[in-house]
Amino acid sequence: MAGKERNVKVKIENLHKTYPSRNGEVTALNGVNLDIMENEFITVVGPSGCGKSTLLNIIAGLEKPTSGKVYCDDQEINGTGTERGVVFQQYALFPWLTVKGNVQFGIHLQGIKGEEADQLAMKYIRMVDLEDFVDHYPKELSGGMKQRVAIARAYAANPSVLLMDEPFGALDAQTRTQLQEELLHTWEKEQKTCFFITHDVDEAIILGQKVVIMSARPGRIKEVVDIPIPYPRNQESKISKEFLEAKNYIWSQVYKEYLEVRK
Ligand SMILES: Nc1ncnc2c1ncn2[C@@H]1O[C@H](COP(=O)(O)OP(=O)(O)OP(=O)(O)O)[C@@H](O)[C@H]1O
Repeated sequence: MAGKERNVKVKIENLHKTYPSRNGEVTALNGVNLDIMENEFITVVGPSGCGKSTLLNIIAGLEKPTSGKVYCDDQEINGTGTERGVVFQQYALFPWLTVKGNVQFGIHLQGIKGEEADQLAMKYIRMVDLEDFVDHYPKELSGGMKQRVAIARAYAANPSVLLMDEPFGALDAQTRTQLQEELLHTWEKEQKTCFFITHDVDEAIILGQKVVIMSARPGRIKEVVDIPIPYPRNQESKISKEFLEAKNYIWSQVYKEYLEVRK
């Protein structure tokens, strides 16, 4: 929890990423350095196209950097790995598996089978409040429920780092608020290192111990802002003095970057 001494979990060193494009090269990341501490919840905001997803995909091992390195537990990242779980905006569930089957998938990958796998799956299904839907298929669920399954599946695979790319971006405001609370409670209970991308400054502040503000393309880290809102946090934390101060400050910084994009 906040204040406890921690080790660096993910180290990002001088990361550059360029993509080929029709008009030459696009520089998506231009010298990104960041230490993500063990069990820390980091949220990332910045204007569209500033390289947030590129950064997450490189940490996930789904993309390779053009130069620079990323380490997880001092090991250089060269590809995907079970210690890093990813949740995307689109739920990416297996349509042929039930809720329980989807959640068990990551448990089976760890070599856990039978009754133990069953009990673990139920623990994570309860965590996201879906115990009445264990035998339902994804097509029978709402968007919010599907995203709950995706989160339960990611947790059940027991990664030590959870990478989330706008996981609530496609949800209505009420479901989004509910899932923020669930994610907060889950993280408070079962801490993991979380790296969470969002366009929503309020969401970044309520979830994050630190908010990383990225600058307009080519992406760099403009500033890392500590969020001193005490735990346990809930929606009422959004009217606290700490929240409102952070919101004014972060929003003004992000807005400057939006203006850069529009120049
Ligand atoms: N596979 C690719 N090929 C070419 N260009 C790419 C590729 N992926 C990303 N880019 C470019 O790299 C830049 C950063 O993209 P990225 O998706 O990382 O930004 P983002 O901050 O996540 O954007 P958004 O907030 O809109 O999702 C953009 O200019 C994008 O067009």
